[in-house]
Amino acid sequence: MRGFYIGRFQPYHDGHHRMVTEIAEEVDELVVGIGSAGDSHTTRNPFTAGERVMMVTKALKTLDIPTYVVPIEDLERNAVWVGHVQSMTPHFDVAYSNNPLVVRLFREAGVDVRQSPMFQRDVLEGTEIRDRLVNGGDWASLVPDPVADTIREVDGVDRIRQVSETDSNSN
Ligand SMILES: Nc1ncnc2c1ncn2[C@@H]1O[C@H](COP(=O)(O)OP(=O)(O)OP(=O)(O)O)[C@@H](O)[C@H]1O
Ligand SMILES: NC(=O)c1ccc[n+]([C@@H]2O[C@H](COP(=O)(O)O)[C@@H](O)[C@H]2O)c1
Repeated sequence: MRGFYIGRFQPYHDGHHRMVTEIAEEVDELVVGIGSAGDSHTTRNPFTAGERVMMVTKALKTLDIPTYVVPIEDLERNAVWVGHVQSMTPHFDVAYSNNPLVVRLFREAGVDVRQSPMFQRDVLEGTEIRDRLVNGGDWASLVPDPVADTIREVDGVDRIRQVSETDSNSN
């Protein structure tokens, strides 16, 4: 059985990783979709699809099942989004998400969906981690080590601080 898990992963953090680790116990293969692939260089979406592919691919190395990391751009029309996703990914049998819109769209399209509990949501949230990146808090302890390495490699701290100064969408 092949599973599918999508997120913006801005950045991929320990909450995502805990969810992925649990999914890996239920499926034989996992496809991870990098959502909003066309967005980058804003406070809410600082990292490019390519940078997020690096973060996720390196973090998934600890799993012992085959994984595929696929960037997926947004579409204007929610009603055809599931078909768009399916056209970009290997076939999957079950989708995992805690995003209510994503859950609804997959279920309406007849795809089996599973949800998971939120882990330490007070800190394991992209918005909180981006806030710490901008304001100099401890962000690195909330992401897998290869993600912290990637953020440093692409000069991500400087980037998010710079875009946050000019970006009207402030989180
Ligand atoms: N701490 C967590 N535990 C379990 N699932 C999570 C956690 N954080 C996010 N998720 C789920 O992972 C998927 C991808 O989430 P996403 O990339 O939007 O992260 P986020 O932390 O919610 O970020 P943001 O604050 O930028 O919206 C969604 O289904 C989301 O509900
Ligand atoms: N119409 C669309 O393009 C559409 C619909 C639903 C979800 N999505 C994307 O799926 C991803 C869902 O991830 P999150 O759970 O991280 O929000 C996001 O990138 C979101 O933009 C896109």
